[in-house]
Amino acid sequence: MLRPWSSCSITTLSVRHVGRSYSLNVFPTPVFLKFTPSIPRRNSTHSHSLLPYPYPSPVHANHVNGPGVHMDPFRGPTPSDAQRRTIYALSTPPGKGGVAVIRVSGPHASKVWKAVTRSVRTCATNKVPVPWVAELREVIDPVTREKLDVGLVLFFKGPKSFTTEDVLELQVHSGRAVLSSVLQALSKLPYCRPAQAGEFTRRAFEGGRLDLTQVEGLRDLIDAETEVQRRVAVNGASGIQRARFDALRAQILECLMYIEGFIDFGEDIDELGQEEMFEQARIRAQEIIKCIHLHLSDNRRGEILRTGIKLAIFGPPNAGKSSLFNFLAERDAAIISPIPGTTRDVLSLTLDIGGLPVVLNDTAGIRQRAVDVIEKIGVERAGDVVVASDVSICVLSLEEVVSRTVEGDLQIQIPADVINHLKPDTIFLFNKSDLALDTSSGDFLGLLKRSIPPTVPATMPKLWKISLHTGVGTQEFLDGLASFLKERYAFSETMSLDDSPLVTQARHRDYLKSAVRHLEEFKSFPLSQIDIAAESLRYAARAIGAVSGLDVSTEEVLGAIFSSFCVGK
Ligand SMILES: Nc1nc2c(ncn2[C@@H]2O[C@H](COP(=O)(O)OP(=O)(O)OP(=O)(O)O)[C@@H](O)[C@H]2O)c(=O)[nH]1
Repeated sequence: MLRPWSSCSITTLSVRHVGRSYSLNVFPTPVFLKFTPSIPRRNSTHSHSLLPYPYPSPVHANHVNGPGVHMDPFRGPTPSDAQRRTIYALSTPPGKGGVAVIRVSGPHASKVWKAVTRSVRTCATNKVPVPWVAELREVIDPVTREKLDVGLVLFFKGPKSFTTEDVLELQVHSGRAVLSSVLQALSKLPYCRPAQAGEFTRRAFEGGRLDLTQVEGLRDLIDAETEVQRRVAVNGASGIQRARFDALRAQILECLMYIEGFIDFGEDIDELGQEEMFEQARIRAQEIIKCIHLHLSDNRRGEILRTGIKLAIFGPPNAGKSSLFNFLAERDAAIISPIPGTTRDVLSLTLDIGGLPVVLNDTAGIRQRAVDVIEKIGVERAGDVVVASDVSICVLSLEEVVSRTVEGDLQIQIPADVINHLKPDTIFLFNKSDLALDTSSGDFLGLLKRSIPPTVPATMPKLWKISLHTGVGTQEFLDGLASFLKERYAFSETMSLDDSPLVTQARHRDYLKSAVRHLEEFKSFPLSQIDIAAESLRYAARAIGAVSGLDVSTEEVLGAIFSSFCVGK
């Protein structure tokens, strides 16, 4: 059924096919195609499909649009077999070891198998590889026929392989000479070339094996150094994160379907009823906005857990900052000396504290009167590090800052330069308790709070008293710091899926914000402009889809993601 939609330039086509209803809104301009990317345009170069019901899986795959030409619905044509070279790279770390894996992927992988491997028993090379069966074979030079090594050889027939192409894995001994001879042998094959960073994963993405959240998850899994990083990355790599984004997108599409149905049949309803129905859709959109805001207001938890919590150690010179840095690092990473102003630059290292990744920064002692220009720069850098940190620890020497008044009461005097760098949740570490007068009696926390001017936002200071020399109080501090971080970043050893962060990349955050903008836009349209309002919903769905890689066509975005991989992945 084709009928014109009176108030706008959309023609609505209602179709029933194999028991399913489709509402096809056709824009009479080529811009229409730009507006309607949310549904894969299967086997068609001029599709008008806006909203098939039920909504098809967003998992994209190459669709053959003619002999040898693969058409990705969102990225246009991908190279055919003839255009695509077979790539190879070492997939395990270089160096001495039991086994190294050299991976080959592309249309000529079976040719490579024939060229560089032969039977251990018969030395025959003219067999066809049996897919998914490990076979012990000689690895040879394709030109000289010299035996280079003996190893397990595995052939994966595409599309049942990581890249969805034919893949060959050569498991050889991991030694510098073996690896270089095998890689050199592969370079002699004219149909092969070395892989670029992330190229195997990129081919897996282009083949529809992985979406972008899985690609990012895979990269993070390889880079994961702590338990929490592994958990967050596994959610991404296994597709759990994508499913959560898909669920969000499905909610928007549901709202869009409601509006589409309304556009189709709404004219039979009186104006009051129409207003009421549109209001229902606005309420739905508001619920989705609320849900997205919940994810956006997570203090960048996912990004921080993924990249590491930036922890700054700051304070006056000679307080024991570098001593703390070394204590946490469990090695002599920084120079320690009794000379104030020893640390000049920012020192960084990555640590695991209670399963959480922490990027620890030691900084120059903050003082107004720096002895020279280099120390002055160091102090400026210290300030910048504190500002950019997620958590900051102010180290003070108890001996220096605590004294008694003439009345005999304890008093704390924090240097003014340091006070300027305090944040609402700064952690105070009072060091050198072995040298200081007894501070155990009385309300030390209350005393600390009173010593901070009311203009400074250190509303909830946490404090520990320790001696990095004698070790007194250090274990309590370590345990306390770990619990503080776990609580703050909502991490527990039994973290459930619902507790794990949805947004793990700045890219995800941008797309979610964009979806919110379009949903707000949708809500702002009056009933008379319902067709334009529907457009905003489509944009919102499109923004969420872009997180998984639907409709991400810019080489810039893809290049940035894949280039952060190592060669061989
Ligand atoms: N008695 C005592 N001395 C300590 C303690 N912690 C550190 N020190 C000493 O204090 C001096 C300064 O320590 P650092 O760790 O270099 O201090 P810092 O804050 O990094 O100093 P700057 O580099 O000047 O900013 C060194 O001689 C340390 O051995 C402690 O708990 N007790």
